[in-house]
Amino acid sequence: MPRFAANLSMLYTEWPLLQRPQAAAEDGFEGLEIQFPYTEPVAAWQDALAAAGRPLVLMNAPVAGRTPAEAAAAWTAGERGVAALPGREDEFRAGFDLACQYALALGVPRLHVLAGCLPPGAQRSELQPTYLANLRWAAERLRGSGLTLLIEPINLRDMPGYFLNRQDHGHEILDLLEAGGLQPEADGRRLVQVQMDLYHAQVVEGDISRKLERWLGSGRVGHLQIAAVPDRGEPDAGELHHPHLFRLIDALGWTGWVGAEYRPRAGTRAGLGWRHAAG
Ligand SMILES: O=C(O)[C@@H](O)C(=O)CO
Ligand SMILES: [Mg+2]
Repeated sequence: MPRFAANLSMLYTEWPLLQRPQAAAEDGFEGLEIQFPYTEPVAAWQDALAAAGRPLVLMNAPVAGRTPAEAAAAWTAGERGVAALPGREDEFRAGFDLACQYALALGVPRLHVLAGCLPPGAQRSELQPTYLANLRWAAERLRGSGLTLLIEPINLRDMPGYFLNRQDHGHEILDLLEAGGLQPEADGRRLVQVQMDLYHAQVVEGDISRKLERWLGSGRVGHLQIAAVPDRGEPDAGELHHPHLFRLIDALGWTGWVGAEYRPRAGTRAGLGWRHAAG
């Protein structure tokens, strides 16, 4: 069975944020992930993670803002990332450095950077140079740190206007970064990878088994995430048959994490039957 990481922004919302690591550990999750840790100081997270004894394997860089307070407020204010937004490069860099401080202090190896949404009337092709330049800057910033930067294709139903929607566009971005001179680490580890959220991938493109076969072997996927489609509830209903996908992920030799990033339909613990069935 894959190793599952509980997403602390969507699961365990019945608990205060800093108590969620312990709750997830009690339920047998081997790892944790979070979208935005910035409402709490680093030291409080260090204590909460140490008490739970589980690694935080993924977090997001701020979607906007330069300080923890601005980063904490940005999502609710409607921000969805600035990496592809011309004119916000300084803010991108400040937010990214803040994310690195958290990640390094908390031992988080993966940082997801959100691209942002197209301003009215803008075309993707107009934003792509900014996106590539910001990713290149951020990747070089990470060199030698052990951190990996992730980009995630996200569906347009949940995030209208979002810049990056398709898996092949994500991999094309990686091609362009490499063609532009971005080198891997000396040990061959890539500095930028794709976060493949099977929920978004099903909403946008479908054919998930073939997509997994195509992309997992590429060495360019840094993290997987799951949820039911279409309701983004527990992975035990809807269009995707997760027992099949878990077997396939194992058969393809995936040793990374699978993030449980869904909205529990009737309470986190009440909805963990899929997790117990998965072993
Ligand atoms: O799929 C998602 O929504 C997340 O992985 C994320 O980081 C942005 O909200
Ligand atoms: Mg996701």
